[in-house]
Amino acid sequence: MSEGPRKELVVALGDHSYPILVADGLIDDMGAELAGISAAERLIVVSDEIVWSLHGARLSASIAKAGRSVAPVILPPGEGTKSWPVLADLVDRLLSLGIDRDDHLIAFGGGVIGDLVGFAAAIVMRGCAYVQIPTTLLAQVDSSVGGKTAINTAAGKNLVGAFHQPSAVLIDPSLLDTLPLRHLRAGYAEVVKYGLISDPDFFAWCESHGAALIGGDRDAQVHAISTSVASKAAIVGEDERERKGRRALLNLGHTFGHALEAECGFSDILLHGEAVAAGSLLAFLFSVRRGLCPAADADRVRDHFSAVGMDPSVAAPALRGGGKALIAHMQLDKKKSGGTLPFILAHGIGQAFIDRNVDIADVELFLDEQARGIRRD
Ligand SMILES: NC(=O)c1ccc[n+]([C@@H]2O[C@H](COP(=O)([O-])OP(=O)(O)OC[C@H]3O[C@@H](n4cnc5c(N)ncnc54)[C@H](O)[C@@H]3O)[C@@H](O)[C@H]2O)c1
Ligand SMILES: O=C(O)C(=O)C[C@@H](O)[C@H](O)[C@H](O)COP(=O)(O)O
Ligand SMILES: [Zn+2]
Repeated sequence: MSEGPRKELVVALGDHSYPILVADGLIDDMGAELAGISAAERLIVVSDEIVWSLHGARLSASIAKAGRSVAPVILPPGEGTKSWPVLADLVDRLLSLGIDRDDHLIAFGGGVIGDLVGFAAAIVMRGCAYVQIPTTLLAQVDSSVGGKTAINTAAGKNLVGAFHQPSAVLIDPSLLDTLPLRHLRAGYAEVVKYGLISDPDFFAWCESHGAALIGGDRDAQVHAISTSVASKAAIVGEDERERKGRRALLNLGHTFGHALEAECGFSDILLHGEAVAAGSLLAFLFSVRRGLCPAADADRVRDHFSAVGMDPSVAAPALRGGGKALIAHMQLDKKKSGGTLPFILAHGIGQAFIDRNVDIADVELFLDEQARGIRRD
C-alpha cells in the first residue's frame, strides 16, 4: 500500500486536463487508480525488459487485485527503441491484441517507453488514450507530463511524433530505488533545468539537496518531483504546443544537447540527461560569451553538476569534432521557424529566455573554442 502523503496536481488543458499523482508505494495501488480511469477489463501494459523484470509482477498483482487482467507488451530497453522498426512492431502487436478506442495503453517505463507508447497511442486506431506510469527520475520529473511523444530518425532527435496528452500520470518515487546511479544522475539534469529556467530558489535547493536526492533520500526525491511537475504543468497549461513561446524554455540545454546526442548516435555513450547537463552548461557559457549572463552563474552551474558527480566532460567525444557537425544537427531543430533557429539562453540562474537573434556562425566559433579546450585538457 502507498505510504505517506499523496500529492495531486492537474495539468489544466480544458477538456483534456489530467491529474498527476505522486505517492510513495503507489505501485501496489495502481490497479485501483487505473480502475477510476479506464473501464476496460484488460489493460495493455507496454514496458521494457528491465522495468518489467523488476516491477512487472507487482504492477500485474495490483491490477489483478482490482479484478482486471494484463496484456503485457515488452520491448527492448534503450534509446534505440524510439525508432521506426520498434514503433511498427509495437503497433502490429497492439492490433493483434485487438486494441480498440476504449483501451487505455499503459506506458510503464522511462522516457523511452513513455515517448514511444504516447506516439503509438496517438496514431493507432487514429488515436486512443494512454496513462503514464514513469519509472525513471527523468520520466517522473519531465517526460511523462506534457504530451510530447516521438521517435528518433536517422536525421535526428524526436523528429517524428505528435502532441498527445495522457489521461493521467501516476508517479511512485519508490520505483527509483532500483534505478542505476548513472540514470538517476541523468534524470537529475532535468530537475536542475527547472531551477535554471525560472526558479533560482529551487536551484539553490538543488545545490544543498541534490547529492542527497541522488543518494536515495526519498523526501528530497518527492520534493524535486513535485516541484518539477508543478513547474512543467504550469508551462504546458499556458503553451501546450510550443507555439506561444514559454514552452520552448523547457528546451534549455536541448539545442546543444540533442546535437551532442546525435553525434553519439543516440546511444549509451551519452544519455539524454547527460547531454542536457552538458547542453545547459554550454547555453550558460554561450550566454556569458555574448555578454548576457554573469560568468559566476555559469560557474555555479558547472560546479553544481560536478558536485553531484556529473562531469560535463562526458560530452567530450561529441564536442571534439567541433562546431560544424553539431550545427548541422541543430539545423533540424523543431524550434526553427522562418529560417531562424532560436536559442534558449539565460541572463542568469532562473532567468532563461528565448533569443531569436543568435548568429549561427558565432555558435560554431564558440563550439570550436570548446572543442579546442577539450583537446588541450
Ligand atoms: N516527452 C518529453 O517531454 C521528454 C522529456 C525528457 C526526455 N524525453 C525523452 O526521454 C528519453 C530518456 O528517458 P530515460 O532517461 O527515462 O531513459 P530510458 O527510458 O531509456 O530508461 C533508462 C534505463 O533505465 C531502465 N529503467 C527504467 N526504470 C527503471 C527502474 N525503476 N529501475 C531500474 N531500471 C529502470 C530502463 O530499462 C533503461 O535501461 C529520451 O528519449 C528523451 O528524449 C522526453
Ligand atoms: O516538454 C517539453 O517541451 C520539453 O522540451 C522537455 C524536454 O526535456 C524533452 O527532452 C523534449 O522531448 C524535447 O523536445 P523537442 O521538442 O526538442 O524534441
Ligand atoms: Zn529533455
